[in-house]
Amino acid sequence: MHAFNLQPKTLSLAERLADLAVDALIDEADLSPKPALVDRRGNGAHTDLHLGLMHASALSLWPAFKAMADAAIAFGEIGLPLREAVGRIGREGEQAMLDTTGGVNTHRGAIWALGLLVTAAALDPESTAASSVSIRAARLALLDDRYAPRPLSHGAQVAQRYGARGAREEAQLGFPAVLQRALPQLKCSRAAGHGEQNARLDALLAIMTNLADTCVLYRAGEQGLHTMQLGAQAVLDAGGSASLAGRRRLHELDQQLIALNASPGGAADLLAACLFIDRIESGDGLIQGVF
Ligand SMILES: CC(C)(COP(=O)(O)OP(=O)(O)OC[C@H]1O[C@@H](n2cnc3c(N)ncnc32)[C@H](O[C@H]2O[C@H](COP(=O)(O)OP(=O)(O)OP(=O)(O)O)[C@@H](O)[C@H]2O)[C@@H]1O)[C@@H](O)C(=O)NCCC(=O)NCCS
Ligand SMILES: Nc1ncnc2[nH]cnc12
Repeated sequence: MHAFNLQPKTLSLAERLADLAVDALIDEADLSPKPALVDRRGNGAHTDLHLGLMHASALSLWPAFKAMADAAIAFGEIGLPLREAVGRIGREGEQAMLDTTGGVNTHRGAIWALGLLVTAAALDPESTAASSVSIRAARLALLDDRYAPRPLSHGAQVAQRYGARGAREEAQLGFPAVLQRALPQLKCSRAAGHGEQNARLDALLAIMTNLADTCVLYRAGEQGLHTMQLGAQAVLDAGGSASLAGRRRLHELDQQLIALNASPGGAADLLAACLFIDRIESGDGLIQGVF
């Protein structure tokens, strides 16, 4: 008799996608040093978040991601029935997150972005190019979920105040921050031999150079957003996070954003989306599903 079953377990496509989505969230949380975000060093600009909570939140979302992938397989096509099923599962996922964190919003934007991408990947697991998956996700995001509540969220408030394009529009446009900025930067920094952690930090910075992060806007207004965008560009211009000059700029940016209480939570979610797409695009076991 064995204490553990050491036979390789064959995972379903939906289980594999849920694993990859949760892995992406945990990799994002662990990546350090991220400016003003929760990481292995500390809580950044947050008083109500810490790394253990981010991990627990990520793990609580596994059933929702699996259910979204299962829904995609069951419906088999992009349309209102799938959009509304995924919306319902997303809201249940948000509730599971809030139950786990004691009411703290850790991953609302990530549920949205990764949920759409998991669904899009499950719809056609043989078509995993970043552009194909993001277009399918965008087509889903463009459909109007009749059952979605329309609360005056932080994102909705800053959209009114500053005319900012938030998480919904980012998805409806096919995740330009990921496809046009993060993925190219990730590949470029890897190709330059900067190391995986620095390449991921550079990808996050590339997102921050341009994103209208509604989390930053809500907490620190336009001054916070400009500080984030210009500071991230300065790190990349100085040679990125693998260089000494870039690291100094990154440290300055961290201090400036914390002083402004500006947390780039939306950029962090999009880095997780980038890591997820990077994995499925590289064919990381999506079809065979064995680990
Ligand atoms: C369509 C929704 C995304 C709702 O969007 P909306 O803008 O109305 O709602 P928000 O509640 O503001 O959530 C959007 C979150 O998305 C992240 N984000 C911000 N800017 C961008 C951007 N430009 N592009 C992409 N993503 C972006 C961000 O998430 C992170 O920040 C969270 C913390 O933010 P906040 O709540 O403001 O918290 P704090 O400032 O810390 O609050 P206090 O401490 O001050 O109180 C953190 O969780 C990160 O995840 C935005 O918060 C979508 O959510 C929706 O409609 N959901 C319904 C269910 C559904 O249909 N799901 C579909 C399933 S796929
Ligand atoms: N690492 C992080 N820190 C703070 N907010 C976040 N939202 C998503 N990831 C985050």
